Formats: sequence, structure tokens, C-alpha cells
Amino acid sequence: MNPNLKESEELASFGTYLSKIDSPEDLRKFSIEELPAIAQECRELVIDAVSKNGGHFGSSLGVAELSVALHYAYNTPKDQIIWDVGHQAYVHKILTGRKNFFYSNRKYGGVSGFPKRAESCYDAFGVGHASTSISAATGMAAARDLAHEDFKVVAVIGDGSMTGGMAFEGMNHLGHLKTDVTVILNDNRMSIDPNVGGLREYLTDITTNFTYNKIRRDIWQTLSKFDNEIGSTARRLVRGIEDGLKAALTPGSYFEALGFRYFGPIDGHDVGHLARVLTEIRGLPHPKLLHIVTVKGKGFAPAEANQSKWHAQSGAFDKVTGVSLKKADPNAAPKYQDVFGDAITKIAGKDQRVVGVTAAMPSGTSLKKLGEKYPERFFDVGIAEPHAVTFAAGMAVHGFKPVCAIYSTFLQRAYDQIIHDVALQKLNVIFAIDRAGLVGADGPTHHGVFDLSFLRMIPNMVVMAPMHEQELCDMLLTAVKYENGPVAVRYPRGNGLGMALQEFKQLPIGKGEVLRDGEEIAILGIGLMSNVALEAAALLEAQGVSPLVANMRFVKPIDTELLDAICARFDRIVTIEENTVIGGFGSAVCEYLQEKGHRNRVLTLGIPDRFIEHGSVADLHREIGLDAQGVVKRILEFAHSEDIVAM
Ligand SMILES: Cc1ncc(C[n+]2csc(CCOP(=O)(O)OP(=O)(O)O)c2C)c(N)n1
Ligand SMILES: CC(=O)[C@@H](O)[C@H](O)COP(=O)(O)O
Ligand SMILES: [Mg+2]
Repeated sequence: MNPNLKESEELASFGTYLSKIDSPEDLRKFSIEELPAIAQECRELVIDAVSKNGGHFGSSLGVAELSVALHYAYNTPKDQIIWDVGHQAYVHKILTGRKNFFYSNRKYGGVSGFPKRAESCYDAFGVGHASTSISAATGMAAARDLAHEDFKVVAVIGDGSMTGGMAFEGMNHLGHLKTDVTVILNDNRMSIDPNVGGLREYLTDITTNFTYNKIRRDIWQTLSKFDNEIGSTARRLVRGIEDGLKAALTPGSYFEALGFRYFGPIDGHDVGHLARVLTEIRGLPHPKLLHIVTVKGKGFAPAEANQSKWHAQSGAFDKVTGVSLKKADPNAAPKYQDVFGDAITKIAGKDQRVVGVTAAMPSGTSLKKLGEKYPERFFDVGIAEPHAVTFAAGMAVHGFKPVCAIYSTFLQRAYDQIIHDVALQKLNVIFAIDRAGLVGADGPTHHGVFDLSFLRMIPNMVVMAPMHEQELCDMLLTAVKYENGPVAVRYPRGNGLGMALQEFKQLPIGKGEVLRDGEEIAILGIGLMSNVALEAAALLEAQGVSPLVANMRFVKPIDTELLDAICARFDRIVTIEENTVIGGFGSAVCEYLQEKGHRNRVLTLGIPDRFIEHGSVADLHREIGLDAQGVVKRILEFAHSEDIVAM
């Protein structure tokens, strides 16, 4: 266990069983009949902790029984359990020595909201993004076989995560290797929003056995209309092929065809039965898939009733009624995601070519606003970011203006698609990149701090970032009007500044603006960091330094005219971005200065070259010196230094 982990400030009172369980070894001392009570105590602890601190919710409640059964049936930590995404692993954390730390979940210095190898030897694989578990499990099994070791590997994957391409790639390879891995498919029919796609229908068919019964009934009804020789011959024929038909439609035949033995579907809340089934199948030496059916939010009525809303909670709530205890701020500014959702819907109202594409995040990106108004122009493709981008490329070939609304961190999945399928063909795809910058409690798996770097280097791309909600709207309009290739607009998680929105206007491509004039030093901001630059400038003023502040708006193409003018007047230039300092906005400025032979001194502020942990955004900004005070401190050091800090 990570020795630096902060103990929870709140002290939990554990139930009769949990007070005696500090590891899965303790769990395995209890009888199978006692498992339901243990699962219930875990569930109650999750409800209590999340009701105080927020966090992911419904998914962990849904797998309380599965988590107990897995640690009961398998010899963890030697046996490896890989949780897909990992947002459902709270009970696993509680059972694996972290119950005393659990109230620090997702807080600065506390337990991570996802399995993390650095945190515990029970966290077999680091996760946060969907659909990785089967590939990782297959790799572990291959390593085990090569090293002639003896342990079990289990991947737990939800029906939503199963829609991701990597899950299929993993199954295809695992079926080919024919080695011992158990895949547990947790089917609750939900992604964050309702799950979509053919796989969902297939799983539903399995659980209801609908297809088989329906086809059989339809055929017999049709044939019975022919009450003659033809009819009876046909019926005899059908009886003959019925076995084949049944085999084709038997539960799990799809997985069987990929090389798995399929078991299920079984009730994922019957913990005793689950533990028995797992113990039985654990000895089978080939790939197997156990299909369990669960209810997302199980055991907490409001979460069962509104599963999307209760996927995660951002703050405290009453643990009986579910009523939010977060004081609603009537003056809170709308979130950027909602400003985006409203703006793109408005723009789509005037331009029939605009279509919206989301990879399973209609609520998170608020693209569902467009879907509600123009359902025929809205596409939820499932957790399939690479497909989303190439799908958008296909629509763009035929004249549409697809807006791919994808979180920055998840867009990393679709990098080749952006280059090969969009930029290389100069297609008019718009990337609305949400959650850019530090996202807070989700931590390093979810911070969106690489996009400026990875997009900037792609030919034909236009890359911009708004400093406030009006600029977001203006940039969206600019992107839709642009006819010369792909455009990316990246904006952050959280609330805007609260400004009243004006009519959207088109911005000149590649032009920034000076926000305040000054002397001695120039601070160039991009996105939200232009606001921090203004704040820092006000603080610097009190210290006798009066900087110019520019909001550059575009990382690509960068405003070279403005840069030339600034270089001519200011010896020292500071850049600020909420993106890695490597290859991003600051680098773009340095590259241009170098190209032109400008010899100004440049200080590049941004995310340092390391992964940033979880915590509130304010804590994280403080830690890395990206809050106004931190920026001021570093600018003063720079202003008074004689050395060249970075070029
Ligand atoms: C690549 C990627 N895209 C999107 C997400 C956001 N996301 C997190 S959980 C989730 C739904 C997962 O559904 P499922 O696997 O069925 O688990 P459940 O929440 O139903 O337990 C989504 C879309 C992600 N984590 N990773
Ligand atoms: C696990 C996961 O990937 C999502 O649930 C994510 O945590 C959502 O983030 P937001 O809260 O920013 O929508
Ligand atoms: Mg699900």
C-alpha cells in the first residue's frame, strides 16, 4: 500500500463484518452464507462516504456482490483482477485494506477514485479510460504462460465499456491464444447514459431469450397458414434445422464464436451463487466469459430510479432521500459544457450541415441539447472515440459539418484518426474538446493537458481556446464557418465567468488581442489562463511591475504579427497555458521567436513534465504554481533574473 496515503479525516464506523475485514484473506474466513451481509455493509459504506464527499456512485453499488464474490473465490492479490474504467472499484478498495482511507477518496493526497498500481498491490492495472481490461488481462496471461507461473487473471468489464473497439481487439486475440482468462461482463444496460448499439440489443436478447423465441414463433405462425402438404413438409424441414437455428441463437454464441466459453446470464446480486459459479469456472483452462446481470445503483432507490444522474455525484447528499445538500448558488455561472450545448444547438438551427457526434457522453458534453432539438442530426456512437472521429470524417466528405464533442483525455484515443482520416484529407470536422486542462478529482487519467501539443503539430489544423464563454460561442461559430479543414476548440470543465452572452461573432483566424497594455514584461495567455494572466498582472501592478497582457486565442495559426510587435517592445515574455509546457502554446511562441531570430527571453508556464495527481483544481494549481500568486512569484523571479530561462 502507498505509505503516503492520507488517512480519512472522517472516522468511519464499520459494521459487524467489515470491522473484521482488513484484507481479502480476512474475507475468505467467513462462510458463503455470510457474504450477503458483507456485501450490504460495503454498499452502506459506499453510500455513506459518497453522500459526504461525492464521487462515482451507481456502478460501485451495482457490483458490491461481484466485488465480494471475486475476492472470496480468487486468491488475490496473487490472482489479478482488472477493473475496466475502475469507477466501479470502491468496494474492491474497501475490501483490500483501504476502508480506513476511504473517506479521503478523490481528495488531494487521498485515495484515488480509480485502481492504481502505485496505491495497492491489489490494483492489478491502472485504469480510468474504458475498454482496456481485456487487452491488459490477455497480456498478463501471456506473461504468466511464458514465465510458467501460476495465477488467474480476471477482467471485469461493463456493457458500456464492451462497446469500445479495444474490447473486441482483446477478445479476438484472447480467443486466438486460447489461454486461461475470465472475462466478467457486467451487464446493467447502462453506460453513463443509456447504453447504445447492436451489442446492447444482443445482450438484451440473451437475457430475455427474445430472438430465439420470436423467430421460432414467427416461423411456426407463418407455416401454419399453409395447412397442406407444402406446410407440413416445411414444418418437418424447420424442425430439422431448429437445432442449428437454436445453436446460432443460443445465449453467448457470439462470444463462443470468438473462442470463449460463455456462462450466464446470471443474477449478479446473488453473491452466494456468484461465488460458487466463480469457484467452479476458475479452474477451466481456456478463455471464458461470465455474463452477469446487475442493476446500476442497486440498493439506493434514487440511484436505481435515475441511473444517469447517479452515475456520479459532485457533492454531499442526504443518504436516505438522495436530496442534494450542496447549497445551490443562484448566481452560479453556467458550465462551459452547457454553454457549448446551447451554442451548438443555436448554430445548428441556422446551418443544416451541422451534426453532433458523441462517444457515449451526451450528458457530460451536453451535446444531448442538440439531440433533443435535432434528433436526426445527433449521433451517440458508444464508447468509441476512434470510430466517432472517422465517422465524422465520413460525414464531412459528404458536405456535413460534424462536431465531435469529446473530452480532451478521451480524444487521445483517436489520434491517428485525427491525422489520417481528418487532417490529411483536410476535412471540415470540428473538435469540441471538453474537460481541457486539469479536471480535479478524477486525476491523472482524466486531466486534459496534452491536446494543445498533440494537435498543434498536425498540418491543416486550426487550434483555439476561449478565455470565457462568449469567446467559446464565437469560436464555435468561427469553426462552423471555416471551410478549409479541421478546427479544434478546447475548453475546460466547470463554470464560466457568468457573463451575459452577446450575438455570436466570427473571429479572424489566427488573431489574438491585447487585453491590457504595459511595460517591461508581456504575459501571453491562452484559454482560461488569459484570466490568470490578468489577475497576475493586477497583483504585479501592486509590486511595481506593469505587464502587457495578451489573449492569444489561437495556438495554431499563432498570431505572428502580434508576436512581432510584442517582441519589438518587450525583452521578457511569459506564456501561460493549462497544457504541458512541452510542445504546446509556449513552445509555439518559442519556435516562432527562434525562427525569426528574435532574442527575447521567454518564460513558459504550464503543466510540468510529470503526471498531476487528483484533488481540487485550486489545490492542483497551487501545487504547480499556476494560480495567480504562483504565477506572480515566478514572473517576479524571471523579471529580476539576468539569465535566459527558456527559449
Ligand atoms: C475511453 C473512455 N471514454 C469515455 C469514458 C467515460 N465513461 C466512464 S464510465 C462510462 C460508462 C461505462 O459504462 P459501463 O462499462 O457499462 O459501466 P457502468 O457505469 O454501467 O457500471 C463512460 C462512458 C471513459 N472512461 N473512457
Ligand atoms: C469514469 C469516467 O470516466 C467518467 O465518469 C468521468 O469521471 C466523468 O467526468 P465528469 O464528471 O467531468 O463528467
Ligand atoms: Mg453498464
